[in-house]
Amino acid sequence: MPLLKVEHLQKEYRSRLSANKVQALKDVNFEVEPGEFIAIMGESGSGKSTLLNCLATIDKPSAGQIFLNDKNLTKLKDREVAQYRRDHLGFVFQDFNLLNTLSVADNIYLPLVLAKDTKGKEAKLAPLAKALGIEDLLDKYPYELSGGQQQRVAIGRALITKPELLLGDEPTGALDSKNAAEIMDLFDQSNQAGQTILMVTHSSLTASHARRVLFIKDGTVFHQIYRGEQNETEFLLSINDAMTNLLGGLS
Ligand SMILES: Nc1ncnc2c1ncn2[C@@H]1O[C@H](COP(=O)(O)OP(=O)(O)OP(=O)(O)O)[C@@H](O)[C@H]1O
Repeated sequence: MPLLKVEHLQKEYRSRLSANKVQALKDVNFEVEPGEFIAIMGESGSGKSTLLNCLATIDKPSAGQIFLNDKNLTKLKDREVAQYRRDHLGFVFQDFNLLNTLSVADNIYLPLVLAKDTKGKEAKLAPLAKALGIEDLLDKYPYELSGGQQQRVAIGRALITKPELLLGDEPTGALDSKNAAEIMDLFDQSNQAGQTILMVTHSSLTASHARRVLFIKDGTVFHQIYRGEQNETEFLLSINDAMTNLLGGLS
């Protein structure tokens, strides 16, 4: 059974000041199996963030359905949405979104605090901090850390609740190539440990870590490629070829 099922998803934005409508998502359909690692690519304005925000229950689709483990996210009541998001989804954003007034450990504990589930939090943090290589940073504050370190903390915060789905919006977008590579290694490790991941990225190098790439154009998924037996370098070339042929060049 798929973990995530997106059916005929549409999102229309209406401008308040004019009669203009933007059909950001037209008819998006795809499924994600448990344990998959998927990258979503497409030109600027193609609808990637809109899709991610709908999956994240931050934005409400205009039509269509999203099922996570057979729960229809588009039918959640307003008061259920925040709790559902907290309990089932993890997020990693381009700009880390850490709270500078909280220590690294407290930033990571935040989803547990919000869920009133702090019992045994130290035992949850310890293996995660070790895997992320941030054991020595737990008492520091985000503003004392480098970008790559901050993103590690953000990944810790996203994973502490063991979410069914990890959503990334340009998770390497603010990082130099060395830090980006290290962050993608962590995504790889986490995926190998069973975590399902869906991330939006402009970078074909970042996308080459995924097992499948969905290409979106004009608000619809119009092509996908699987990594199969290719190594990362071979898959990178396949992604670049697909972008050149399908999107009219690299974005
Ligand atoms: N809140 C909004 N109100 C009106 N139009 C919007 C809104 N958000 C997005 N759009 C429009 O919807 C379309 C898709 O935008 P979206 O941000 O999803 O694209 P994207 O692929 O993520 O782009 P980028 O790579 O530049 O982030 C664009 O035409 C955009 O202008």
